Amino acid sequence: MPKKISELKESLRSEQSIHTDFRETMTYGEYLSLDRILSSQNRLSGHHDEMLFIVIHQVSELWMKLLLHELTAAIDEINAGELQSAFKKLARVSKIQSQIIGAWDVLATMTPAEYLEFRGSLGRASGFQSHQYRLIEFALGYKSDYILKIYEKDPDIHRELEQAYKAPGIYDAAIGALSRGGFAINPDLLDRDFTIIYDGDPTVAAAWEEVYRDTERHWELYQLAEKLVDVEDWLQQWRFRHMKTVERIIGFRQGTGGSSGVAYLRNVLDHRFFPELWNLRTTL
Ligand code: HEM
Ligand SMILES: N[C@@H](CC(=O)c1ccccc1NC=O)C(=O)O
Repeated sequence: MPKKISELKESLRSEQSIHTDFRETMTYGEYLSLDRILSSQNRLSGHHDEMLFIVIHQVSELWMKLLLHELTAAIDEINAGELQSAFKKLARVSKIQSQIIGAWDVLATMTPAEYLEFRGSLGRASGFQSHQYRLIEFALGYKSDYILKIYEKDPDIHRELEQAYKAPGIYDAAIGALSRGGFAINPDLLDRDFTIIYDGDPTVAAAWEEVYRDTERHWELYQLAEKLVDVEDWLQQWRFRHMKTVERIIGFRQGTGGSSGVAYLRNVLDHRFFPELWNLRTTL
């Protein structure tokens, strides 16, 4: 039976008062769930430096969580034509990227001997399995199909990754913005299979060149392009620092995830997210 308005109002009032009471007594630690965060550094080896190793990964994953929050919102805003709000979010993304990169300086204080003392405890676990890192790559348009297989046994993560795998990335959104801005963009690009890695199109190259030649006329698209270059530049710097730190700590050993190690990481550096924005540096 439907409730009377007076009953509904009463239950709402008591609910609100529960919330008000909670807010009055809530502590710093409760608000931030510090009990859970600060009891999650479970060293398997008990080695002193394993604490460093765990904390560096955890802070990196937390930054990645915020980065994804900002990046996915920026993609929605580009699609909605709200470029100024997207710029603010993308500027924050780059600041976050510089923080994640700063973590390498702390990790590099660990010597090869120290790492090798507890590396065995890590088993076959590897950063290769970081699903948030893959969500970032997907949002930036780098879709590698073998990634989804890793998560076949974890339906929630698999679903989230599959959605991001099929969705247009930030460069697709930018190509849409070029088209809405009056540039003659190949229509096949606007409604394509977004699981296929974008590898360049002459109509997009011509549009960006025009944007960079007459920046005053295309000021917003020019700013969008430079924000994208910032994000790619920082991501490549992260990849580079990762590769060099790995070489510094484990040399050319194979990775725990089964890859060749440094050679694999060096190879990934060759991939470009926004090819035309880099090519025009030469052709302009
Ligand atoms: C001592 C420190 C580290 C070493 C020796 C190391 C080593 C490696 C190696 C060898 C790989 C290749 C995959 C494999 O075979 O395992 C890899 C991949 C990866 N690592 Fe690390 N790593 C370290 C720290 C980190 C940190 C701090 C992060 C931050 C979250 C991280 C994130 C990743 C990611 C995302 C990949 C996948 C890269 C890709 O496929 O492009 N790693 N790591
Ligand atoms: N792939 C690394 C192991 C490793 O770095 C790792 C292991 C468990 C959890 C996160 C890790 N970090 C990045 O790959 C290695 O081969 O030593």
